[in-house]
Amino acid sequence: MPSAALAFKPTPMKDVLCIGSVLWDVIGRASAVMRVGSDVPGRITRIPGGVAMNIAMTLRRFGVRPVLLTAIGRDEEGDELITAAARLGMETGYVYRSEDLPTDVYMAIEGANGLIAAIADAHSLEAADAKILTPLRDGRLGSAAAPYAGQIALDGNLTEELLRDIAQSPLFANADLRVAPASPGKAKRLMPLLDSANATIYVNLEEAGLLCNAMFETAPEAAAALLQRGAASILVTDGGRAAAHAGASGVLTATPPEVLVTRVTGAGDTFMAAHMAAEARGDAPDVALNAALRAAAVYVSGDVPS
Ligand SMILES: Nc1ncnc2c1ncn2[C@@H]1O[C@H](COP(=O)(O)OP(=O)(O)O)[C@@H](O)[C@H]1O
Ligand SMILES: O=c1[nH]cc([C@@H]2O[C@H](COP(=O)(O)O)[C@@H](O)[C@H]2O)c(=O)[nH]1
Repeated sequence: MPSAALAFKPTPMKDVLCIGSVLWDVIGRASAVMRVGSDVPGRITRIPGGVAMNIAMTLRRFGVRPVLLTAIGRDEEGDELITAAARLGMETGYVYRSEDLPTDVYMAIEGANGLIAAIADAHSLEAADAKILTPLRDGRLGSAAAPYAGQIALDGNLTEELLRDIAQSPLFANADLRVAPASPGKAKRLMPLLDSANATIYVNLEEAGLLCNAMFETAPEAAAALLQRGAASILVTDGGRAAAHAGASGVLTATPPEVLVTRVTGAGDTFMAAHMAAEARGDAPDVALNAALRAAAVYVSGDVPS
């Protein structure tokens, strides 16, 4: 088992780099049951989204200043998104602003019967490729000689090739990488990071199964399987059922507190951000796992404003 994960010094929870998708979420919601071809009255909203942005917004609740590394167009939508991110307390000065790429968009339709369909258009992020990482190379946030040494939240919207480069790059060698998949459809993109000694991976039970090409009944079973496949530190959540953290000291399991659930969107991000904050302040693995479960339980029960 890689032992480098043990060598990490907890990073001060000041700045956390958030690398990945920052875009506009356009969400259509209707109270009717919907199916293919439905055309119903409802509400359409546009809010900042993308996995890296969602994690960044959640990290703000834990007293962190997120530093965004992403691609945003030099279009009107992009200017508005930068303004919104700055207003939310994020550092936007390192964002790659592209002259020719449009700002990315995610669009989802939700009916009374749940999510009907969604399309993630993250083509500009994919096209910008390694350009979004320039500040880690040119000395502003780090360089090959002095790589960035703090916590980095990385999302699986980047291309698998770029994620593979990140796994091998000296620019990330000293980072405390915290990785989350972008969607079940993109879960496999995380494969190149699975056995990185300095990566902690956060997945739910379904995503764990996709990474292993297997069906798991429980989070501890999934975490043990991912550990077998070389993961240095892996957290598997399973809604209201037991979550697990597999790492250097084996597989830890803990059960979320029982709460009345009023919302589930964002539960995984809250779990991840709370766990990052707990480990950054030096909590032991069992303490950090329970702190993350408590924070996520409070969130799903609706006691924390979104
Ligand atoms: N029904 C629930 N009761 C208590 N906690 C929950 C419930 N659903 C989710 N949570 C909390 O949120 C965490 C992440 O939820 P999960 O559904 O596994 O993630 P994701 O949102 O990524 O699918 C869980 O480990 C738990 O701490
Ligand atoms: O391929 C992707 N799908 C979804 C997202 C983001 O994930 C959130 C929706 O995910 P969920 O259905 O888990 O709530 C949205 O903010 C959306 O922008 C993304 O970045 N990339």
